[in-house]
Amino acid sequence: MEVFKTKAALKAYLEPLKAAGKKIALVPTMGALHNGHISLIKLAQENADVIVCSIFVNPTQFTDPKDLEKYPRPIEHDLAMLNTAGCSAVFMPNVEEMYPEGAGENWHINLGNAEFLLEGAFRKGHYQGVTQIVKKLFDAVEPDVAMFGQKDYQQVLMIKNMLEHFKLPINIITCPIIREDDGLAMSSRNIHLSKTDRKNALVLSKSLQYVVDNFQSYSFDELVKQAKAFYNDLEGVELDYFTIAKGDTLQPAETKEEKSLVALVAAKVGATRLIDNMIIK
Ligand SMILES: Nc1ncnc2c1ncn2[C@@H]1O[C@H](COP(=O)(O)OP(=O)(O)OP(=O)(O)O)[C@@H](O)[C@H]1O
Ligand SMILES: CC(C)(CO)[C@@H](O)C(=O)[O-]
Ligand code: BAL
Repeated sequence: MEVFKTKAALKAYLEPLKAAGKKIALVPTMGALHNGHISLIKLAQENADVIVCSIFVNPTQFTDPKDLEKYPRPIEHDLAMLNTAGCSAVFMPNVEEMYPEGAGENWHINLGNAEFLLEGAFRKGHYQGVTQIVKKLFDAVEPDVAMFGQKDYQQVLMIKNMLEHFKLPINIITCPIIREDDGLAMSSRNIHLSKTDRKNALVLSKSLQYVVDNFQSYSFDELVKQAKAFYNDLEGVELDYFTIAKGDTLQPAETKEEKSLVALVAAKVGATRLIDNMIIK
């Protein structure tokens, strides 16, 4: 497995592979890898010949400086996991490499109304930062396909809108959420959960599953009310939102006949903010 820290070195590695007609996949991550990330690498291998995984903790998408500061960075462990998974190359630039003009560099694009909902409402400017770095990664790799996890459901929509904005010819593949045996969605931030937090964190997947299982039995308002009640007696758990939304716009769901519906949740469990979602249809 090759490891590159500069765009120039990565480009020199990719050029002959592209010239030989190899299909390139990009798997963007912020590191602290788990089996969710590895599932993206595996799906990438089914869709391309050369797999580039980027590891970069992007400062411009963090709205809480403490969250950025304590983001886990176990780089040796990450490289070992990627090597075992058969990843072709890792791109792990530093901040100066990605933001030569500094992280305050100008960036603003129209991502549509969904930018300001849910995660965008709780982490203002988050999706400008995400699309800013993903565009830079796309420019550095110029992949044929790029893999993203459904766990960050809204992120996938925003990236597709960014692609449309720049008319980039990249195929976005959304990968299913990989969960622990008890249902908790794998996440790099799970490492911060105390033993009690870890137990309490199950409320996210349990409340989502409840909505999926009982979708036909109650109105949306009633379902959301019942799902929110799961959080009532849990000390140390604070719900940011629980919603049933239209899958394409993230506007609140109106009718059960909608072609795509998704339940999404975000909650602070102890000091750790977690997100999760389940597609209803
Ligand atoms: N459990 C999972 N299953 C599938 N894909 C996942 C999972 N967790 C993360 N991903 C995807 O991996 C990519 C990189 O995510 P990232 O490095 O932010 O990891 P993360 O676990 O989501 O971390 P955190 O949620 O703590 O920021 C994203 O496209 C994300 O959606
Ligand atoms: C896509 C991403 C790597 C951009 O920093 C990040 O938001 C993530 O890990 O989901
Ligand atoms: N996986 C989403 C990256 C973030 O939380 O900033």
